[in-house]
Amino acid sequence: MITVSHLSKEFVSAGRNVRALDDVSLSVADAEIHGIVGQSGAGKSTLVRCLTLLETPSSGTVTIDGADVAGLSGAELQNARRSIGLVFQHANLFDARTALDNVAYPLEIAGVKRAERRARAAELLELVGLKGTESAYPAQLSGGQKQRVGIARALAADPKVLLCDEPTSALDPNSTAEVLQLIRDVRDRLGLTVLVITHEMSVVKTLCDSVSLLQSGTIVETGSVENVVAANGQLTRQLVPLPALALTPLRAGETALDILAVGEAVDRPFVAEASRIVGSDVAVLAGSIETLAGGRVSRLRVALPAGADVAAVKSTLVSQGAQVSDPVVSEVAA
Ligand SMILES: Nc1ncnc2c1ncn2[C@@H]1O[C@H](COP(=O)(O)OP(=O)(O)OP(=O)(O)O)[C@@H](O)[C@H]1O
Repeated sequence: MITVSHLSKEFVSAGRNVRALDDVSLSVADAEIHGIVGQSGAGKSTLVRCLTLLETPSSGTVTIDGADVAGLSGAELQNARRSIGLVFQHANLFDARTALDNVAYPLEIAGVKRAERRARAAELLELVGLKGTESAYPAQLSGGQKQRVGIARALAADPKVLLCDEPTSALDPNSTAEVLQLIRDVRDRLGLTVLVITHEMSVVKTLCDSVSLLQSGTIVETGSVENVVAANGQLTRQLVPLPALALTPLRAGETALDILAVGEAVDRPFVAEASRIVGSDVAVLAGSIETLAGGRVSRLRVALPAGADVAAVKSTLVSQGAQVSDPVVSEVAA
């Protein structure tokens, strides 16, 4: 449904070329919810602007619902824009319009008759769980309710794709949970394809089917949430973080190992097994267990005592379904 192919975008800034996107390729299937995560400056906004046709790519193509949108102009461009519903960090509602009139606004612009657009807007408010607030003004609504109105408005023109740019960054935890649930419901009911730009891993955990990590304009990890977690890369560490506690420092000669297990492997007694191999107790320094994409994932950091046969521990645990890696230096320092 959304296909980005070899997309690059270069800016010239102060006489210098800045490659904001560098050969980005991405495919999001129908009715899938895909998250794009990345640090500030990674290129997320530039990608959104290319997808919403506000920016012309330097090279590459963006295909939405089978149509290559890059070369469109005039009425075709307007139609393509209408096929993308946009949800932003702040709902940006018109303060002087009621909730109903805010939702009806895109239909007004599209020339839909008053009675018809009001009926459609009322339907959409009901869809987002706001029946009864038709005549409320934004100032009378909570942050979460305003975002729901924003989502209803994004759905007014019957888009095929919903593009959400940091949709919950300005919300409290309860409203965040409600809005994420709503985006899922809307996808389930309307079959929309959803792209979510976020810096919050909790959004990926609760909302996304698949995810890409954007770094310096390049996608460095991508796939279903299940697969990227099992790949034991940067996203795994961000999605299954070790608790933010001061890790017990290693004693002289000890070796730290990270043990990742996904699915049924979570139930295996890796620490007991490691203790058996080294012939003495293995200390757990930190650990966490998460449910992600419907399956369990565990991550343990253990300390093997001085003199332990580290290679034997690693290969045995791997043969029992764990992935074993050396701790990432930046995490150890943290
Ligand atoms: N119009 C522009 N002119 C010059 N450079 C730009 C322009 N827009 C973006 N850039 C540069 O492109 C890179 C990617 O920026 P972008 O805003 O897409 O990142 P981002 O991931 O959205 O960051 P943030 O989360 O802070 O918004 C940055 O180095 C930025 O300085």
